[in-house]
Formats: sequence, structure tokens, C-alpha cells
Amino acid sequence: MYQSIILGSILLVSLYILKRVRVRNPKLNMPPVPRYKIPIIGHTYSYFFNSEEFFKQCKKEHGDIFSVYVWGQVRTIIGKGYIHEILARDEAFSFGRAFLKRVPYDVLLKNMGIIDPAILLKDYIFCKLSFYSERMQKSLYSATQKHFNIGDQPKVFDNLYHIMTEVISSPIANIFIGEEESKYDEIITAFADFTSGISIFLMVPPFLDFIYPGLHNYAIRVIVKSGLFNPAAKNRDALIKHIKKQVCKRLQEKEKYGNSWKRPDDFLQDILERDGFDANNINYASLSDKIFVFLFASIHTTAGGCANVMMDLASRPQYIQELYEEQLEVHKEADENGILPFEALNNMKKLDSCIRESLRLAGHIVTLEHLTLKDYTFSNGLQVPKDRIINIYTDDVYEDESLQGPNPKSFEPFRHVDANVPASKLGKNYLPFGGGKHACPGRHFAINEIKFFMHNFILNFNFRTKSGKIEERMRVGPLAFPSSNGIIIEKRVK
Ligand code: HEM
Repeated sequence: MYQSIILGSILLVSLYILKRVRVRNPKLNMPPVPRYKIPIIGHTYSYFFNSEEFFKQCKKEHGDIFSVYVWGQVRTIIGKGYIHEILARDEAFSFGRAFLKRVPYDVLLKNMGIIDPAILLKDYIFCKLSFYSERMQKSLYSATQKHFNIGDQPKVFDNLYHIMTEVISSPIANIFIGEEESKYDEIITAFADFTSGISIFLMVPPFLDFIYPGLHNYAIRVIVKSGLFNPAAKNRDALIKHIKKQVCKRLQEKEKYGNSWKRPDDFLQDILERDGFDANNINYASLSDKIFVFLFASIHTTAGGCANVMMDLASRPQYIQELYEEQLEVHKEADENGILPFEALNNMKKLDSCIRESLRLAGHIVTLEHLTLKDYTFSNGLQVPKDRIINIYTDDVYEDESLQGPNPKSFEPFRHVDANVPASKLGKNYLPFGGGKHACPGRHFAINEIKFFMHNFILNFNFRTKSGKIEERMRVGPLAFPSSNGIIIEKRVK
């Protein structure tokens, strides 16, 4: 027993020393590392429990680029002066590779094959935003009716993020696997459950990396492979069942109607045709994983964005009336079924500004994790090695008056109305969608969804926080998530 403890301790200390040697790579002009008191723990405590103050202090002492020692590894933090280098140099910094270190998609979606999600989405979905607008509105409207089904009495809703993953899963299912299958609760639950499952990978801090860098990733891969926690395996059967049903139906109809068959418009049909559809050899596991890969990117982010906008307004109900008046005016453009023309989105100026403000103040202190693909020298001469985790110090951007205007951290929903900067417009003072070549290609799609959802929500309901106070974001270390506290919703008397 004692022997194992002694051996274990020697191993830990050796690993620690080895890691420190790597931190001080003598060949590179590395960013400064602030002093820390406890070996192995390093800056982890301040990073996790006092991140806002900790990073302010680090920046004050060390400038725009510095490294911190957390979860047993060194990561480099990039302040506002150098963020553009990370976003512009995709040969050196990768958001996707850093994401894979946290979420093992290669194991979760092992049947996916090689695809470029951004290109597929651009080719098949984002070029048809106006075409999909009516379906997006209808499915958002019916999902809202279902999930915010209240009578004449006010009702409390807790955990908006959870509810919104179900609401947003509805238009996503409609556009990705078709109108018919999106009507099944089983599919909506599978989409939402997969999304919430993946978000857990991002929320769990990599404790095991204290023992050895990379051990956390190794452990989660084992857990996923063993099936102990695998949101894709859990929901794959449901997705395959519905895809199969659709594919069989489409094959039969195509056979029956020949050239007069009206091909359904959705992503499923697009990728079937793109992959040289062989009716006798359909790989359903591969098809389902190709759909899964888009779900987290499109549902988690948009549901979180919606939940934040709702909570920000519920916290400040004094702004809702002005937004209501704007939506009433916009709604005059709706047809007899309540469907707005695509162009009506441009007239929701105040709502758009409010959404931009909510995304701007999402609350992360550092975020947009990237991984270095090679040794890199910043324009100030500091260097980082290959395989280094890089975090962008977003709070540095959002608390800067010269970039944001007066009271930069206060939520002012109409701050952007006159500035002609819609919520989807990227800028060096606005980073929710990243930037550069890999800036989120789904941002217009996402903002449209949030606007259509909020349009109906504001027209139909009054809402306020249950606590009667401003609800802040839920903080997990330097990251922020929508508050899970309740809001009270009641039907608007028209
Ligand atoms: C409010 C909602 C959303 C937010 C905040 C968001 C945020 C982001 C961010 C920060 C990135 C990384 C950008 C970078 O590397 O610089 C990204 C990438 C991406 N997003 Fe979004 N996103 C949202 C909605 C969506 C939606 C609805 C879709 C798809 C329908 C989508 C698809 C993607 C894809 C495919 C990428 C990878 C782009 C690439 O690597 O080239 N996103 N998103």
C-alpha cells in the first residue's frame, strides 16, 4: 500500500517536472507566466473561481499576451491587441481542433466519414434562407405553442436553455430531415437530448489533466467508447428509424411517379443526391452521423442565445413595451396565416439591436478556444509552441469603452439601433461568432431564428423574472451559460 503511494507520488512529481521543462522551452520566446504559489494547481483556483479579477490583474502586469497554468497545462491568453491574428491565421490556429479535444466527435460520430460541415451548410442551407423562412416560422410557432402552453394564469418556467433546445430542435429537424419527420416528439427529443449531452463535455473541467496532460481526453474517449455516456449512441436508433422511413417513402414515390415526382426540399434529400444515392446500398449509420454533426453547432448556440435574450428582457421588463410596439408594426406585414415575408426581418431594428446586445454580453471572460497547429510568432515577437491551447480574452474587448461606447458592460438593448450594425455583423468589438475565414457561417440563420421566435413571444406574452431581480448568467469558471432561474410568463391581453 505505502509502496504504491510512494511510487505514485514519484510518478506525479516526475511528470510535473517534465511538464515544467516543456513550459520553459528554451528555443521559444514564450509569453510571461504570472507567479503562482501551489505547484500542480498553478493558477487553477483563480482561473476558475475569480476569473474576471484574475485576468484583469494578469493583463495589468503582463500585457496583451500571457500564459496561465491551469488544469495541469499551460494555456495562452490573448488580449484585444492580438485577437485578429488568431482569427485570421487559420494555418496556425484551429477552433475545430480545440473543440475536438473537448468533444470526441471522431468516436461519437465514427460513421460520419469525411465531410466539411461549413461547405455543406453553405451549399445547401444558407443559400436558401429566404426559401426556408416560412417553414422556420411555422415550426417555431407551433413549438412555442407547445412548450409555453399556458392558460389564463401566469406560469413559472425554469431552465430556459433546456426548453429552448426543444423549441429550436423543431425548425432544425424540419429543415434537416424534412417536414414530416419533424412532427414526431421522438425526433425532437433525440435532437435536444443529443445537444444537451454534448454540452456536458464542454462544462466538465478537465480535472484529470492535473495528473497528466491529455488524460481527461483519454478518459472521455474511454467513457464514450464503453457506452457509459454516449449521446450519439443513445439517440442514433431514433434518428435512423425516421431517416429510414423517409428514404423508403421517397424511393417508392420516385419509382411510382417518375419524372413528375416532386422532390422534397431538405438537407437529407440534398446529401442523398450529393452522395450518389445508391438505393441498394444505403449506409444509415453514416447518414445519421452526418446529420448529428450539425445539431450541436446549430441548436446549442441558438437555444442559448434565445434563452439569454429572454432572461435579459425578463430582467428588465421596462424595455418590453417598446419592442412590443415594433413587433406590432412589423406584424402588419404578415399574411392571413400570420407568416411574415422574409424581408420583414429587416424591420425588426430594435429587436435586432437587443439580440446583438445579449450576444455581446454573453458573459464569457475568456472563450473561443483554439489550438496551435504549429509554432507561431506573434507580431510583438512572443512565441507559442505547436499544440498550445489559446483562449481569447473576450472580456478585454467588451469592457473597453473605446470599442463599445459608454458603460460598456451595462445591458442597453437599443445601443446598436443607430449604429447600423445588425446582430449578425462581425467586428473587432463583437466576437460571439468568432471572425476571419472560419467565422460562424450559420450566424444569419441563427439570428433569423431568434428574431422569428422573439417576434411571436413578445406579441403573445408578458414576462418577468421570478425573483423580480436582474438574473445574471450562470458562471462555470470563465465561461457563462444561460441562467437556469425561473421566469414568469403570462398571456398578453390584446
Ligand atoms: C447564436 C448562434 C450561434 C453562435 C453564437 C455561433 C458561434 C460560432 C463560433 C464562435 C464559431 C467559431 C468561429 C471561429 O472559428 O472563428 C462557429 C463556427 C461554426 N458555426 Fe456557429 N454559431 C451559432 C449558430 C450556428 C448555426 C445555427 C449553425 C448551423 C446551422 C452554425 C454552424 C457553424 C459551423 C459549421 C461552424 C464552423 C465554421 C468553420 O469551421 O469554418 N452555427 N459558430
